[in-house]
Amino acid sequence: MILFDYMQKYDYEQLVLCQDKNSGLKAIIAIHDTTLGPALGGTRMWTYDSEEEAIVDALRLARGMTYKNAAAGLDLGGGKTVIIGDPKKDKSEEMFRAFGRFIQGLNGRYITAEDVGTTVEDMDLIHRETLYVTGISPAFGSSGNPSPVTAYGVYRGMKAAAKEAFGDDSLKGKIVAVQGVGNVAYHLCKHLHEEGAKLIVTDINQENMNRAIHDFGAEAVNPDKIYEVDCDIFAPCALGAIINDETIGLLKCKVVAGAANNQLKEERHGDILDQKGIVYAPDYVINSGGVINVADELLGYNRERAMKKVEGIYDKILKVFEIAKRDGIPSCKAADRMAEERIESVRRSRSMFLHDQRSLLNSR
Ligand SMILES: NC(=O)c1ccc[n+]([C@@H]2O[C@H](COP(=O)([O-])OP(=O)(O)OC[C@H]3O[C@@H](n4cnc5c(N)ncnc54)[C@H](O)[C@@H]3O)[C@@H](O)[C@H]2O)c1
Ligand SMILES: CC(C)C[C@H](N)C(=O)O
Repeated sequence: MILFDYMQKYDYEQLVLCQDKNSGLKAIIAIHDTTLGPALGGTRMWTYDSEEEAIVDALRLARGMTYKNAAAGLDLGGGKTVIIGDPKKDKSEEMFRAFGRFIQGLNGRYITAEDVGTTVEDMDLIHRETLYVTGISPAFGSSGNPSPVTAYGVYRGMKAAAKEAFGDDSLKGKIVAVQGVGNVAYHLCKHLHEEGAKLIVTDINQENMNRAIHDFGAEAVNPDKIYEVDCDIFAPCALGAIINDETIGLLKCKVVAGAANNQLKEERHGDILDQKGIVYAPDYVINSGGVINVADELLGYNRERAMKKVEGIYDKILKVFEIAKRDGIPSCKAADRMAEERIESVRRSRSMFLHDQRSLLNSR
């Protein structure tokens, strides 16, 4: 892989490799775009097959955060970290503290939070070394685990997508097929169950699946069968790239709306969903509740204010559909347009001269 070519292609600002022999830390911080503000994005801990795979993941996820934060209306750019390692075996206090010091060294250009494989406890360790971390414990007056809030945002966005597909946003009696019932989807299922939706779930983790069956009377299917079940709404809440050439022809749903990042394997799969008449709620818009919540910490966390913004995901999703209709494009492209237009307009408005510390006027 030719790194600078790839970075130029998608206009990345910075890629940082962090190594600490003492703790075994191997982290990659990718900063995509800071036009709107400091890059905020979570830290993923995962056992990658190769260093290249880890770097590509960090870069891809960082760019996704630029779009997510822009679409969410936050004054934040996009970045992400991946730590190479097994979250079940390789974590230690010294590893997260070393990582915290690397973040501090970036002097606020990057702010972290939770992602797959990291927890509130890990963020608290990072916090011992840097202020540039969010999603830390409520004991510090912070927002804690973002997953329940992400779930609420997905629920709101799913209702908006239902309105678009069925003319009514009620989920009562709707059959929702949920792929992966982990941290986010458990709470999503709770909202859906309370509204009277019928749940079909799958997970490779039997314990998580049993919890959904027991708590919400969900029906269970094998992981490879979830795409083809008869349902109104398919909610991908596990992995990325699950809308692909193999799965897209199997879908019987009218709506795809779920928490997973990077659901479309390639952009063209968004076009195909559109051609098939399936309403797609773009992943980074519908799952932005977590980042909206942690970002509120930067203002001095206020749960009520954060939840109000998360509720607004309903209108954001409707706005995406409106742009899609206005411009005759699929919803995934409409979401990109909405995010890109915001970044560009802020870039333009910031071109006005402001006297800062490095201004020539300082020598007067
Ligand atoms: N946690 C958040 O606040 C947040 C915010 C935005 C986006 N997301 C995204 O949402 C998704 C879920 O996040 P989470 O925090 O709930 O993660 P999680 O690890 O708690 O849950 C994922 C679940 O999916 C299951 N799973 C994995 N592979 C599967 C497969 N092949 N088939 C069926 N199930 C499978 C896992 O066993 C697990 O139960 C991820 O893609 C994440 O990036 C999460
Ligand atoms: C900042 C985090 C809460 C972000 C979350 N992991 C996401 O992908 O949106």
